[in-house]
Amino acid sequence: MIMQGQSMNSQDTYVLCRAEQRCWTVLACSDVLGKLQHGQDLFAALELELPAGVPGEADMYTYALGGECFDVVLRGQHGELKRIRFTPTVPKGDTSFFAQQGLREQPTYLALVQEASRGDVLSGVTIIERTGQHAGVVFGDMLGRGSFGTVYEAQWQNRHVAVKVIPNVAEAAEPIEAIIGKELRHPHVVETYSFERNPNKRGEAWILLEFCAGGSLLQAVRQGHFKDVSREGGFIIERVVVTALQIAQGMEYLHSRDVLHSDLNCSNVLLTSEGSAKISDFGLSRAFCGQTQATETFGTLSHAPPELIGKGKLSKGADVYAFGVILVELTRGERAYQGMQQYQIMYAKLCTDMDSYRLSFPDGTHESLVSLGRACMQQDHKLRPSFPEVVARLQALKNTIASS
Ligand SMILES: Nc1ncnc2c1ncn2[C@@H]1O[C@H](COP(=O)(O)OP(=O)(O)OP(=O)(O)O)[C@@H](O)[C@H]1O
Repeated sequence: MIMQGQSMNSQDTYVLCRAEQRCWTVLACSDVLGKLQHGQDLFAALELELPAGVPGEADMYTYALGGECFDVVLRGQHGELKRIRFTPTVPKGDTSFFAQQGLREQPTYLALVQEASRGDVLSGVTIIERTGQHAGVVFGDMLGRGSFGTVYEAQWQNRHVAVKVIPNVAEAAEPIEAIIGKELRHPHVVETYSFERNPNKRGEAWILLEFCAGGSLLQAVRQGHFKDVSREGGFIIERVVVTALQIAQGMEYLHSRDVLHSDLNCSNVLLTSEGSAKISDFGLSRAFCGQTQATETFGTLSHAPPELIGKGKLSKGADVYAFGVILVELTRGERAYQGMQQYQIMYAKLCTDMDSYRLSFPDGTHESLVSLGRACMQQDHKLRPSFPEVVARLQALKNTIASS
């Protein structure tokens, strides 16, 4: 157990660290590389900053091995013990990595680690926060990885938040900050609380978001949330219309604030614990393309309209098209163009005379929903409805269903 006043060199030093979704137990610490035993599955370099008065030397090193390097804060029964720069990706048995990383000296302390079960508490040292001191963010479990980074559950200012950790934000920072600066708030849009740069890791940025406990709409679709199990190929129209209306209302708001989503699809719609839909990741893919103009290089192919694929043209109509694809996915209970190759999807979108390739609704779908979906997915973007029109049509359909 690490306690204040105890040397870090002892062989019975135990610390539980949590890195992403894994737990790591430090089995032993050693002050020289030669003492390492390489029988363990994993080991990591630790650099320890010893508390004042503790015998031994401690220097502060800054290095990243394998790209992933972060600080952890150890807390014992008597409060914070120390901060550790933790590097979980040292190659097994390879002691040349320090030189390869351009380090002038070897770290003072090394530790053997092996995976432990989540929640293990060893010798009264519970712990761990991942780089958690900056901006008062206390990191929890990893929720998943997306195209732009890794998302963690976290606590921030007494709020339950999600933190999107972007390893290399580069030029995307400016457009992201511009969107955040608009202070967008709507019941069907995920609120962005803050944008922070990690002072301990160059280029890394964190986007602090409202936490949505219900997972993504894609997960709900795959889990059959909209399916009517009593009918082959059937779906629950009330659920589809309610969710579609919420998405359309969120999009109406974003467009009214001149924010294009550019990558609207079911994985970018999140659900609250009550199942209410919230739009997420708006403007992000565009920010990462470093574009103020339209470009064909972002978005999700299945949800991209023909003019974006063909001419790289982006507009509010492109988001409306993506919404039409979502309507198909909600009613069919699966991803659009499931099982098709990218070139087949492009062909289906660009060939106006190939009706058999078109996305279609299940037989028996309410005519108003079919006509709305088709209108949204018109080839000519100028003929597509705007989101205020989509909202009005869905509201009317909702009322019709409720009264029938
Ligand atoms: N605000 C949030 N609240 C709760 N979970 C979230 C939040 N934002 C993202 N997640 C979850 O974190 C994971 C990664 O999300 P992320 O947005 O980075 O990628 P994605 O949308 O799944 O994929 P892509 O970035 O390719 O569109 C997903 O499982 C997502 O549901």
